[in-house]
Amino acid sequence: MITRIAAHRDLPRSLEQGSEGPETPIQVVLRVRPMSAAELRRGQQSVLHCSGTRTLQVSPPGGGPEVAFRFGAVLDAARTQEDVFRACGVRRLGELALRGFSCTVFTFGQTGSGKTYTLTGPPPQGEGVPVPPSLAGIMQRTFAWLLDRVQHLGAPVTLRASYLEIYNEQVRDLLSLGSPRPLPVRWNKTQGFYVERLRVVEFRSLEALMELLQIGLSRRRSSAHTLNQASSRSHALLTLYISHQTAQQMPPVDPGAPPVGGKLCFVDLAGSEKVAATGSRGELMLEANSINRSLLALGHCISLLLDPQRKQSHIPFRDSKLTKLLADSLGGRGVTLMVACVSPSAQCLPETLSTLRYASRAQRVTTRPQAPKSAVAKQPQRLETEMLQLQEENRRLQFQLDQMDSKGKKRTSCRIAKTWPGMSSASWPSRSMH
Ligand SMILES: Nc1ncnc2c1ncn2[C@@H]1O[C@H](COP(=O)(O)OP(=O)(O)OP(=O)(O)O)[C@@H](O)[C@H]1O
Repeated sequence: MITRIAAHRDLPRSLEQGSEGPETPIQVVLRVRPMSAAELRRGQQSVLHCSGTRTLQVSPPGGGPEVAFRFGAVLDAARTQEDVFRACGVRRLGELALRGFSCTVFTFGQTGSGKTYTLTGPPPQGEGVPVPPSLAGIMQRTFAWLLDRVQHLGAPVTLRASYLEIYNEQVRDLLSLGSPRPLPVRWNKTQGFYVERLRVVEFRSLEALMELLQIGLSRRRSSAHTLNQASSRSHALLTLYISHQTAQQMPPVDPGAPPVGGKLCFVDLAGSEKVAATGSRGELMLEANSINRSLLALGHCISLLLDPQRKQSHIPFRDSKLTKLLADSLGGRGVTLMVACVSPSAQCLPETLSTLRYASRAQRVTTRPQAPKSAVAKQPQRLETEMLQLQEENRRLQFQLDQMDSKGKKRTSCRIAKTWPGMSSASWPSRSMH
């Protein structure tokens, strides 16, 4: 059985307390992928063992001392995509985004550790060969949940999406109408850093959103190297913007800036790589250097955020496009979840330890979540708090029911499959826990 992380469970109530929210740590979930066929062929040993639901034990080959790391949740190689989605508590983030908060889910780990698989599932195995719904990633599952949730909200909501990649330190619009041109990153007081002239597309159905995802995935740069046949060569950010039509929205301060309102951003970071291990040469090596540099800048910001002497204004977010665009998620007013991905193989141990240390540091970083001052945020607080508490209670009961009642999973699959045509209820992932 796995536990859901306490991910922001008490946030709604605590966020009601003031104009600026309480300090909230970045939540970290760790996912260990299964051994790959190549690793098994080479007879590589697994050096990672999950102990309980929150601790990962690392046993170095040759009998060195064991090291343990503790995270919000630790998911071993047997966990399904649905287990991961549930354990991450992404629905909770979705609820906060619906209330105007800015929420981010980002994956982190070395190349080939399963970041893209976790967010969007595996690539299709061939032209016209659909990926089984049971392998859909966190993003597709969140999309299905969000569209269903909005449909039952009873209040008109406008949903929009943007999708960009940072490739060799240039921002490219993955949804641009023509061929993508580099876009500038700007800053203003209300929105912080944002990408100017980024195409933001309104969508009204799950199918339309899935199409935008497919367009972006097909345009994102990827290449093959020794450790991954389909390695992402860029950081990709898909953002969902949620605005309540009844609320009096603040117009964007700068023309060309993204809409104001709730946000849910999914960030698939490119993986750190040792070029000696991946065999990258030429263009691949330039890409790898750019990826490593931006991840280093991110790690530097995380380390400085942990220094209590350091004032927020001194964090060098301006050092890379990635840190600019993640500034609010890491040190600002956002609510953030990091999914750290690792390989169990002994050969990857140095990179795995580096990911584990990076993730351990990240979970000590805190933000101060705050919804923008819109009419939504000014609605009568008591009623809204009560409604959220009831919804949370409802979800908790539903979760318990799912575990107790084996029929529950069939019922739920049917409901979700209806919102995602092309997915039969039989093929929709099981919701049972292991
Ligand atoms: N949990 C998993 N179960 C089964 N296969 C997985 C899992 N995680 C990853 N894989 C497989 O491992 C390979 C590498 O995964 P993926 O491309 O997601 O890695 P990545 O961390 O995004 O790499 P990169 O940083 O190079 O883009 C893929 O073939 C993927 O299908």
